[in-house]
Amino acid sequence: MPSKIIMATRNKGKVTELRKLLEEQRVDILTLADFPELPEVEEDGLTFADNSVKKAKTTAEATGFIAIADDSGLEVEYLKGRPGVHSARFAGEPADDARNNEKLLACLKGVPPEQRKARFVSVIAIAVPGGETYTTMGTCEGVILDEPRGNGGFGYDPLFYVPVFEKTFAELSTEEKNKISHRGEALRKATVILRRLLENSEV
Ligand SMILES: O=c1[nH]c(=O)c2ncn([C@@H]3O[C@H](COP(=O)(O)OP(=O)(O)OP(=O)(O)O)[C@@H](O)[C@H]3O)c2[nH]1
Ligand SMILES: [Mg+2]
Repeated sequence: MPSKIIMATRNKGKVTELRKLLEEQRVDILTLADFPELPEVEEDGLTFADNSVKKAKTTAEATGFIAIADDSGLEVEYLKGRPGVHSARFAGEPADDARNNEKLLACLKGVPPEQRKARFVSVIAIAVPGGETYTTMGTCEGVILDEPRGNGGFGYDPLFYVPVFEKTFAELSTEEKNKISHRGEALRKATVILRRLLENSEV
């Protein structure tokens, strides 16, 4: 049984969620924080899948480990799917959650609740060094509030309200968020593939 895989991300919020989801797999998990010398991958794809595959493949080839990447974002109906693949840098460079949330609220100022529907999307890519790349997807439906609620999570979590739970993502624990989130859904599907790869790999 191989011992190590790498998460191709620099986002600490994602690392916390992904580690929790992979807790039961008997595998050591490295992240890009363990490889500070690796350059940033430019996320210039038009889709979540393009970017996710690029991050996973680049990291697998650079490190020699099976790599898992997540590319994700928020699609707001009223904004015709924006910020979408540009969610991390919605308010410009450098990426900043607080400024992104302020911009989102400004874009939706005065828009009534029934027109504030949104969904999170996550595409997970698993890349085998010198081999195949696999992708899975997850989504989660919600509504954008007109002010933040809760202190957990990251990104737009305090504004993303899930009606069935009557809570924002930022009011849920990591376990609760993982049960219903876009990333949880995508990674549960990816885990089936990962287990098979790990059983057949020497890495
Ligand atoms: O409130 C949120 N709860 C979530 O669960 C969530 N998932 C994604 N996002 C947003 O979408 C961007 C992804 O962009 P992204 O996939 O390029 O990730 P990133 O640049 O942060 O890290 P990396 O994995 O690329 O290193 C993030 O920065 C966030 O703004 C989320 N916001
Ligand atoms: Mg990114």
